[in-house]
Amino acid sequence: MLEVKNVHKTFFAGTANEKKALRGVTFTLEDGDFCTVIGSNGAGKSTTLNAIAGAFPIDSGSIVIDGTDITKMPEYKRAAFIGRVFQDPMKGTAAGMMIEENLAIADRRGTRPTLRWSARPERTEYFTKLVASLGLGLENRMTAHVGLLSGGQRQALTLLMATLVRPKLLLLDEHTAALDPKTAAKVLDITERIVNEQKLTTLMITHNMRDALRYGNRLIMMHDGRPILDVRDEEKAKLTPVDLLKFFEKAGDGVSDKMLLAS
Ligand SMILES: Nc1ncnc2c1ncn2[C@@H]1O[C@H](COP(=O)(O)OP(=O)(O)OP(=O)(O)O)[C@@H](O)[C@H]1O
Repeated sequence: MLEVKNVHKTFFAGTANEKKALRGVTFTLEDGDFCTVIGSNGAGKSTTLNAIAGAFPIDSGSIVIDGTDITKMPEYKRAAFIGRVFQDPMKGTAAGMMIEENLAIADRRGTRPTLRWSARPERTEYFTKLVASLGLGLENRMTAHVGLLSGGQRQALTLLMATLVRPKLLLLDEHTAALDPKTAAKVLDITERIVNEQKLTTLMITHNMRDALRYGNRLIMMHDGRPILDVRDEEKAKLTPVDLLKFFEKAGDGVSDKMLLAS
């Protein structure tokens, strides 16, 4: 489904600030794989997701989705079939617009852009049902401006928007990191439900080792610009936080307090 082959990316090449962020990233996701991505600061996790989303041209390597080589495809075209949720709850939604307006815009993903949003009654009804399924009581606030919602509510809504038109690939870049632990757990459970229901192929970056082990059927650990561990199914299910710590130690990586506390 997703084939990332030998991707290299150096920022500020040839200058004093040169940074080799990706040094030959290779991995494959099967249809419906839910893969958590873990690694220390600067390991290249976000850069990998950004490369897949087309945020910048890569130096070499290739990215193929569903048999189509998208390596040179511009970001806006990839956005038609890649859903993304970022760490910052302010990023995925339009604060000055209503919940139902935000959903109506997301409903148009992949179609010709237009300034009008249609309030087709059957869609509005469907959006209300979807929002109710979040279990956050937002179904009674469909005409409220999104800027009034809490961070957790906004992330849950962003998830709905990213998956309203089923994406071929869902990219989650630490989308619960800015939330308090209880809200983060709730948004992760919502994430798992949406991913399982729609059988979405998903890459989810997390700094939380327990979450990396708990969610999904795949786990990739990155170090110094490339994957150093890639496990699936039973092999993943057998892993413990202690095993992950050993891999970090073997790689010579420091483990942040945040990771240790979460293990
Ligand atoms: N746009 C950019 N311009 C310059 N350097 C960048 C850019 N994006 C990332 N880098 C650098 O590339 C390296 C990898 O960064 P990346 O954000 O992918 O790491 P990460 O594994 O996601 O880390 P973290 O857990 O801290 O978010 C870092 O040294 C970072 O400073």
